[in-house]
Parts: sequence; C-alpha cells; structure tokens
Amino acid sequence: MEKQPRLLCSQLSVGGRVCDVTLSSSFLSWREVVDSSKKRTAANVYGPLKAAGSHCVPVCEIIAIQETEEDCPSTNVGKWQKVPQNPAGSNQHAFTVSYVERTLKHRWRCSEVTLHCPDRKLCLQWVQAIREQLALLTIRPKRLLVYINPHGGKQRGKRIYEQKVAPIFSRASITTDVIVTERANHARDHLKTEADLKKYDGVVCVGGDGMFSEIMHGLISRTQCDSGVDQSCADETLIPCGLRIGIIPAGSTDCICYATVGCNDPVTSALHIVVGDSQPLDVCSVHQNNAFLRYSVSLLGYGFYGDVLMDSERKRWMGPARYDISGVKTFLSHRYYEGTISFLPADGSVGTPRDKIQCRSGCNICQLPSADKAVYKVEDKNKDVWQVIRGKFLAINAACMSCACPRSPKGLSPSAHLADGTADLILVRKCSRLDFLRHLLRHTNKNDQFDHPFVEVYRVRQFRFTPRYQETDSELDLREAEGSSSKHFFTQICREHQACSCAPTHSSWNCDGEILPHGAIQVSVQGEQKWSKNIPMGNSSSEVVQS
Ligand SMILES: CCCCCCCCCCCCC/C=C/[C@@H](O)[C@H](COP(=O)(O)O)NC(C)=O
Ligand SMILES: Nc1ncnc2c1ncn2[C@@H]1O[C@H](COP(=O)(O)OP(=O)(O)O)[C@@H](O)[C@H]1O
Ligand SMILES: [Ca+2]
Repeated sequence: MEKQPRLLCSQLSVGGRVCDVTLSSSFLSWREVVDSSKKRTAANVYGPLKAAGSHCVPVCEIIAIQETEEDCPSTNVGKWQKVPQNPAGSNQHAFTVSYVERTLKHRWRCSEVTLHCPDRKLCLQWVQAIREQLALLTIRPKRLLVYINPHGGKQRGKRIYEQKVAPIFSRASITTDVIVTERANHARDHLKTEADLKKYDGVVCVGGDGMFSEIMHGLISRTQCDSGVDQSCADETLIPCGLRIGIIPAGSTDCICYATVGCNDPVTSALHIVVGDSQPLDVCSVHQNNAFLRYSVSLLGYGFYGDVLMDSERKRWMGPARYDISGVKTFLSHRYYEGTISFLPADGSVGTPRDKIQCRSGCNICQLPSADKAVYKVEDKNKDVWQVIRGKFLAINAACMSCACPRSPKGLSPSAHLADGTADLILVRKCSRLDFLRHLLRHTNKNDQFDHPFVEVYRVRQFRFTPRYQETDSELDLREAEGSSSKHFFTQICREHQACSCAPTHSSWNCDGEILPHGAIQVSVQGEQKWSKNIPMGNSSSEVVQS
C-alpha cells in the first residue's frame, strides 16, 4: 500500500474528526489526525488496515461515489442528515463513498462513509478522482439481464430482488432488464431464441440450482447455435459463452451459490456481481448413446439423491422443507440399485478427493495452465485406463464441485475443485440403514464421510453408469462368465431386498436439482480448453481465497 503513488491526499473531516485521506490507484484510506500531544498507540501507528481511527478500502471494492447534498434530506435514508462540524468551520461540501465491508462467514455488506471537504472545488476533485479510478475497472458489469423465478425456494425471489438487490445495482449505476418468469423453461427459451445478448455484460439468475441450470442451458445452446456447433455430438468442442452468470440465491438448496461464494446471502452475491468477481466452473456433459441429455455443474446423483428429488417434486408446495420430508422417506425406504460404473481416473496433479485441500477462488490447482496439466497426463500411466466397478449401491454421486450448502456446509465432496476439469465420483455401496445414517450425518459435521468401508470415492474425468436392467446381453454374458448365473443373481436380490417383487428397481438422476429419467448415462467433464473457463459466475469471491 505504501508503495502505491498517491493520486490525491487531503485533510478532510469524517464523522466530525479530521483525517488524512489518501487515494492511490489501489486504495482509498483515511486516518484520524492524532494530536501530537496525545500518546501514540501501536494500533494507530502500525495497526492493521482497520485499526482504530485508520481505514483502508480497496478501490476495487468501492461500490459507488456520490456528492452529498448538505442540509437537505439524504437520498438514501429519507431523513435530514446532521452535518458534523469540521475544524475549518466549513461543512458545506461532502461526498459519500459506498464500499464492501466483509463480515462473518463470508458475508459482505455495503457500508458508507461521508467525507466533508473545506470547499466545493476540493470536493469535486475528490469525486472526479475516485470516479476515474472506478472507470478503469472494466471487469465490472454495466448492463445486466435478470431472470427471477418467483416460485423458487420460499417463493421470495421477487421480493429478495426488489428489496435487497435492485437498490445495490442502482447505486452502482448498473442498468437492468428484469424478466419474472411465467413458467418453467421460460428463461431458457428466452435466452435460446429471443434475448438480444449483445446488449448485456451478464445474466443474473434469481432462484435456486434448477433455475441456474435453466439459464446455463439457455446460454450454452444459444452460443452453440449461433456458432453452428452440434451440441448433441459428444466429441464436439463447445464454443465458450461470452456472458457471465450471476446467482442471487432464492432457491431451496442454493448449492451452486453457496459452494462458489461461501454463503447463500443475496446482498453478498449482489456485491460480488457489482465488483465484477468471477469464478470459472467445471461443467459435465451428460449423454446417452451419443444423444445429448444435459449439462451439470454441481451434483449428478443416482439412487438416494435421485429418489429424494423425485419424491420432493410432488411436495413443491412445502418449499425447501420438502427435501427434509423426502430425505427421511427415501432414507427409510432404503432402496439399493445394481449396476456397472466405469470411469477414467483423473491424473494425480489435480489432488485427490481426500486430500483436505479446499478449493477457493484463485485455487492453485484450478489455475494450473492446461500445458502443465498435459505434462502430468503424459507421465500418468493409468490415464487412459478405464476402471470398472459393479455392485449394489444406495447412492452414486458425481460432484463437479463441493456441493456445499446450508444443510451440509462442507458439502458432498469437501475437496472437490470448482474448475479443475474433474468430478468426484462417490459410490455408497449397499449397507445397513444405521451405517448409511452414520454416513449421511457426517455431511453435517467435521467427520470424514468417506471413511467407511462401504464408501469409495474417485476423482474422474469421465464416467459411465449402466443400471443392471439396462445392461446388454454381452455385458450380462461377461457377468455370467465371472461366475454368477443370472438365475442365482435374481434369487439373491429377492433374498436381500425384502420389498422386492422381482421387478428391477429403477432410480433416476438428480442433475443439479432437475430430474433426468434416463438410467444409463455417459458423463464427461469438459476441460477448460472447451468452455468451463468461460462461464464465470458473477458472484464468486476473492474472499473465498482465504481458506
Ligand atoms: C438424516 C440426516 C441427513 C443429512 C444429510 C445432509 C446431506 C446434504 C447434502 C446435500 C447436497 C445437496 C447437493 C445439491 C443439490 C441441489 O442441486 C438440488 C437442487 O437444489 P435447488 O432446490 O434447485 O436449490 N437439491 C437437492 C436436495 O437435491
Ligand atoms: N415461473 C415459473 N413457474 C414454475 N416453475 C418455474 C418458473 N420459473 C422457473 N421454474 C422452474 O422451477 C424449478 C425450480 O426452480 P429453482 O429456482 O431452482 O427453485 P428450488 O430451489 O426451490 O427448486 C426449475 O426447474 C425452474 O425451471
Ligand atoms: Ca471439479
């Protein structure tokens, strides 16, 4: 900070106290002028950024600056503002700076400071100097297209946007076009075919994971369509999307927001959007026999999470509590599913799901250049060897990111990375209800949920799943050749599964909170050379860097 050349330096009055105020290209700081007759404490001389009497705000976290009208009602609070006396006896000219204040648990708030100047000329000079610095921050969005799902979560999307987010956007001089959706897939279809995307710097999603998924699908389809790329072809390289997506959490789980920002707070997300933060994300493409099905950025879950979602959709009217009711019901039903999973392991350079390294914005592994990753890949002898696992599973989960959410603050896979080109594949084999409960409860405390003999976790680049009932004759022959006759096999299921009426049990996939009824799927994490680097989220955080 000391090394930054000073752009402006004056003695101004803040809250009735005279301060040395300094603007550099990186910081705005103010420090109370200490009377030399008073004893100097270590705190006010060498203190941290916000020692008593000393404040420092990074320019990139200034939301707005405006000249303050003195002796007239404040535009923000609608009350008459008290003008503090400054020693020069002149208190007519002031400006107010709104800036990000970091509070507990990754939350951000918008704070304000009013600085009083001895004359109007100096006041205008300060306003202009700060505005010039803000104008250099070209990553900040100026025009946003906002989609609100009025029925997400507790149905508060519209209110959350109007009361908490719109005032922040307006203070930051961001213009918006707002669309309140009228039906499912309204936002997706609008983005796909109608929206004039050239007009915007980003898209904002007010809703949950399902709504985010809708918007992401709309943007990707539109970009591929405009570029003549066939999305249905599994080997086709996708064209990067030029627009960022910001998320204002107003859904039931809000895992994509929570895992990228560290909390599900609309004001925090709005402020991240304003300052232009972005976070690249891995995106999985899901196909069935070369036909494109969907993309996923958070959870792909078959068995337990697929069944919870399927059951909860019928209870939408309950709001977020539907997941608790369906969770208990699904847990008690204790269904297991038989099938084959094959996967292509990721190379070791991207860590392991149990290495306890938490991915944060600016994470080293996610920033590894693709060229370096390639070197590791060449050295890794197992890189193209598919591994095959057959068995009976209560849950098969693939997490492209941690999937942290208020219900599970560390997430389904606490060490999964946001943008490393891999997903963590978690296999929970058939076990007793008590064991499964122990495993589930570990998602809510500090214990390792993978430290069970019936749980396996792999970091993968691709995987395939085929439920037992969809396996081809040749796959079944292979199974028989391995020693289990199919007759014996079915007898075994009947013995082990009390509710069984000999009909094979089917689940569906939970794909970022949307039901995917297909059982057999092929999944590939799109490498950053494709487009994960280019769908930044407007609300990820630099704060997340601090682990
Ligand atoms: C008996 C004790 C059980 C405690 C279990 C805690 C585990 C919680 C782990 C939750 C991981 C959720 C991953 C996120 C999924 C979202 O995409 C999806 C959809 O979210 P949305 O409703 O659109 O915000 N939500 C669910 C529950 O499937
Ligand atoms: N106006 C609307 N009416 C009904 N459904 C909608 C509307 N807008 C979006 N949806 C759909 O609602 C579903 C859930 O949305 P989401 O915002 O994720 O809420 P939640 O987190 O409660 O599931 C998504 O599948 C989305 O496509
Ligand atoms: Ca990942």
